[in-house]
Amino acid sequence: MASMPLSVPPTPTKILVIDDEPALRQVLEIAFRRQGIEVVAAPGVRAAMEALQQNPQPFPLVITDLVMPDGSGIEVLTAAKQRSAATEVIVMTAHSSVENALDAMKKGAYDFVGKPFSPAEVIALAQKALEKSSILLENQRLRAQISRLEPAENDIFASPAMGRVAEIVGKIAPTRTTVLITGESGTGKERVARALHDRSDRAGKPFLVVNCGALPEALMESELFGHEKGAFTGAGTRALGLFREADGGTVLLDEVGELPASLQVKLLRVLQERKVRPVGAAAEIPVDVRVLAATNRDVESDVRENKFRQDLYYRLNVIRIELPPLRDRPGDVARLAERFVRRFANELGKDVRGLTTDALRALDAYKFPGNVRELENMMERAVALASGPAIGLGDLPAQVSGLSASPAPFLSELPPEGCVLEDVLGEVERRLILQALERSGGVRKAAAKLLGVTFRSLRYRLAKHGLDTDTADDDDDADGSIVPAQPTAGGRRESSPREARR
Ligand SMILES: Nc1ncnc2c1ncn2[C@@H]1O[C@H](COP(=O)(O)OP(=O)(O)OP(=O)(O)O)[C@@H](O)[C@H]1O
Repeated sequence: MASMPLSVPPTPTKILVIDDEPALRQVLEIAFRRQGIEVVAAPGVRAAMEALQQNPQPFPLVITDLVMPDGSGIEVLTAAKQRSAATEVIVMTAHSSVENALDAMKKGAYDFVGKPFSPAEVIALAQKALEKSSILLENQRLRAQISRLEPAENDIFASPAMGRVAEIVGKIAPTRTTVLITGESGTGKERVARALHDRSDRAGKPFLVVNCGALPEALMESELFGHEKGAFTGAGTRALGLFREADGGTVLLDEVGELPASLQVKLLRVLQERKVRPVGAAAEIPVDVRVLAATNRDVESDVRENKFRQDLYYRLNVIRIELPPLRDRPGDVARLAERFVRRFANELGKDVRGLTTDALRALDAYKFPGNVRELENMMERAVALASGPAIGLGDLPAQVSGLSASPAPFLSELPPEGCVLEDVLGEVERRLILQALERSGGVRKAAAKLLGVTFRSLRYRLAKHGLDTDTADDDDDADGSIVPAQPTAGGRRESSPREARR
């Protein structure tokens, strides 16, 4: 693994001062610089709006005149608060416009100062506003930390293999380091990216995901970097693009291996310079975005075959998180399955509380080519189908349970196209028999009793559904040691799902 820069150098406090009088701007600039506070000075509303948009971090404090030739300080106040609720705004006003100042207070200004004022007065007020802003920021950070304790987050890292992933996530989440997350489809790459974002001080900011292979090259460029009005046919309005929309937050470039070559160069520039150039724009615009990338491709071989730029690969691969496939995460399948069952039971309003041992064993033996996503979908279906308090073998798909595929769907309502009644009833019978066998621990006499049929009748029905055991097993009925057979779709018996699949 590459070395990881774990700390970000502290940046000096930077505030925005807006006034159309150059002398006043200069006085404040000098006074604040003496306090170690950097000032971005703007002569009017338009310049202020640009500064608010383009500064990589939101300003903790904005000091603005109220009445300016090109607009009102209230517009600046609204835009600043929209960018970050932690930005405090002080308005400067002539005595004649105190009413306006009170209006600004109602709209969220921290305080106002009447002109003329002494720089010391403004600085004293600014210090208090900056303190409040830093408390608000700290609150945002704490809220992000609390959200990390939510169970949905914790369960990502249940198995030992994922414990190692958790350790890396914990270490690098608070940094700005670029991370490449690799793993088969459905292993949880996006979830890990989300955890990195949620555990950083960017948590209150956007987390945006783009699938790099989803759009044609020209559209993808504008999707990522934005465009100016009229930059190309159809560009009726200006678009910020993903990087600027996520300003202050995190961008996940999903399927980064699919990014067209021309855009790979542009992405490299974003990573190196932290600037984007929208399509049709003359100048580059600074952005403050943490870049995470994910792929299920073998990027190293793409680099060797010159399909992926080596320099970009190095930039993205500063830290690498490799997610193991679900089949290599012992313990996770059961834990995740139980968790999904509880979740879907809740969502679907069903009284299903867990899985039978047989069902868990079958899940454990299955290879899950679609990883966690496949397990999640499987559990949703199983909960929807389940008629008892636990998910049994019969509720799992045939490829997992080893039981023959259903000849007919389970129906509770007649579909518009009609149905074959015999088949539907047969399916209901098959499921009830499997459940009875499960509940009776495989003892057929007890299962027959549960179903209100004779042993002979049950044996006939087992044979009909291809669920019969060897005749030799019949002798064992009395001591209850028979395990339901696991026939294949063709009715052949297999020893057990685990053996059959390993
Ligand atoms: N540890 C986990 N706990 C709960 N749900 C999970 C976990 N890991 C993944 N999932 C769920 O599995 C599904 C797939 O996860 P995700 O989209 O993160 O995978 P991915 O690797 O990004 O997939 P792809 O490569 O196809 O984009 C999601 O619905 C996600 O919520």
